[in-house]
Amino acid sequence: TMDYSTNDSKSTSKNKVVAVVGGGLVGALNACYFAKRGFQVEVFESREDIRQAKIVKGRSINLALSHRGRQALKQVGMEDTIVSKGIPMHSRMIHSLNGTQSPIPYGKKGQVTLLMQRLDTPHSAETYSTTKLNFAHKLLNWSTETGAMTFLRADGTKEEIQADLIVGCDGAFSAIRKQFLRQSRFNFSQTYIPHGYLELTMPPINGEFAMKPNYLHIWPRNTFMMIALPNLDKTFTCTLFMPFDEFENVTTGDQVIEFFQKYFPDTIPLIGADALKRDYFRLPAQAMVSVKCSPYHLSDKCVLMGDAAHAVVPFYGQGMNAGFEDCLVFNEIMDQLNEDFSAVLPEYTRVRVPDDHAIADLAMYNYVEMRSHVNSKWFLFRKYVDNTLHMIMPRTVIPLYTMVTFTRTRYHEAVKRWHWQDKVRNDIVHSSLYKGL
Ligand SMILES: Cc1cc2nc3c(=O)[nH]c(=O)nc-3n(C[C@H](O)[C@H](O)[C@H](O)COP(=O)(O)OP(=O)(O)OC[C@H]3O[C@@H](n4cnc5c(N)ncnc54)[C@H](O)[C@@H]3O)c2cc1C
Ligand SMILES: NC(=O)C1=CN([C@@H]2O[C@H](COP(=O)(O)OP(=O)(O)OC[C@H]3O[C@@H](n4cnc5c(N)ncnc54)[C@H](OP(=O)(O)O)[C@@H]3O)[C@@H](O)[C@H]2O)C=CC1
Ligand SMILES: Nc1ccccc1C(=O)C[C@H](N)C(=O)O
Repeated sequence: TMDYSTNDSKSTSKNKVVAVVGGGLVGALNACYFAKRGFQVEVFESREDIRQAKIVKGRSINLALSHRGRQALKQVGMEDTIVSKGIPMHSRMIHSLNGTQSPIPYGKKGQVTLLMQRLDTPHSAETYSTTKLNFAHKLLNWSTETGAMTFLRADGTKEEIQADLIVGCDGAFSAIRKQFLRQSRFNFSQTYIPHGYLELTMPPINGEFAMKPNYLHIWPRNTFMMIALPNLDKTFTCTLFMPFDEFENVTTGDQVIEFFQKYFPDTIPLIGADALKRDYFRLPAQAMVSVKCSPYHLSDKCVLMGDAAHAVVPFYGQGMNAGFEDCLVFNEIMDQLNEDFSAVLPEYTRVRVPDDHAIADLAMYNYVEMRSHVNSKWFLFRKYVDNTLHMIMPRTVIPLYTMVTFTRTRYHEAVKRWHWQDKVRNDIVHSSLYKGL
């Protein structure tokens, strides 16, 4: 047994050990935050070090990074390296059935979301000498009484480890979270939506992007949609989101072509009919889950962050951003409460739960906006009115998308304001219509 914990309440961060379980996006960033504060950090990641791995598994390589994520990276000096490699996206590009394309800007000039590649993140934490990365360490179980964690190593042996604080960043199916389920008054819900997703690649044409690169391309077909996001290698990753029932109706190469002919005809020459027939069946459609829980902490011993605390459906492009903001909010509370875990952890739950639950709901809503509302003239008109009001009264009226993507307005406050603004705007529109009659 390796006992890293100090069991000494007076000890400072200098000799306290924080175990970060999960070396994904959020775990790696968290390791940097704790190391920067002077803690000894041990990261445990179930996968092997991808620098040594022969086959690198993983999906959805491109992720939309927006203001919240950038602010969190900035605090530990990681923003610039990532931003310099990102592709800015300033608008949606709507592809209608007849092939016309119409852009819808996300915000004002200069307000962009950056597309970054899913990083081989854990290594960013290695710049701190106080951080140790333990790859091929899969958490099997841990004890809420003693705090002892049991890890399975690649050679099949087990290792038991203790630390002063356990930070669960082990993703949507968190093993750390399993122990929370047995606690009294722990709330938990998990919902699979009836839609799945499938990824396809659109190659470059003569070494150039096949479509305009600085857009998030959408083919909104009301009950389902396809989107395309640009990659650094000039390919696009196209993602088809659709009910599983519909996926089951397409079982042969010819049916794939027929389906694309009917709904996304402009993409067939760009993806290539042969590639389409082949790649469509490469992987089965993947499920999407939304997980909400509360509280995020267990006494002064353990805290959940990132997807482990709140897996959201991907439609707002905020999952990683919310997880990064978790690290930033935790850090702000550590400043306020002098790193006293017994005060910091409950405060983190109090502050963060309403916001993460709000973005989970907004992410569900944005699917309907992307696949259906963007086809509606009434929606486009309302958006136009909101943008105009925002120009006239920039502080009073702020479009929802702007609050979520380009500010750090707390997610739950953004929702509240959105409902209020909706009402005010509808009142204005209706009374002007009335006056006009
Ligand atoms: C299709 C899709 C598109 C998305 N697009 C976006 C986007 O554009 N923008 C955005 O902000 N978000 C996006 N997201 C969400 C984003 O991927 C997640 O929110 C983000 O990966 C969460 O990071 P995390 O570190 O919490 O979890 P993960 O990235 O899942 O990392 C968890 C880590 O823990 C490790 N682990 C798991 N179990 C154990 C164990 N028992 N022991 C030890 N280690 C373990 C895993 O190997 C993994 O490395 C998207 C998600 C999907 C599915
Ligand atoms: N919100 C969502 O709908 C989704 C979110 N994501 C997020 O993106 C992250 C990265 O994606 P990716 O690299 O593709 O991760 P994976 O889907 O490959 O999952 C990572 C690990 O989670 C475990 N796992 C996967 N599916 C399940 C399941 N249904 N039930 C229990 N455990 C499961 C597996 O552990 P084991 O080795 O023990 O089997 C797997 O190794 C995910 O971890 C998640 O946080 C990913 C997909 C959907
Ligand atoms: N990254 C994503 C992955 C999957 C689905 C959507 C996104 C988005 O970013 C959507 C964007 N926020 C939009 O509203 O147009």
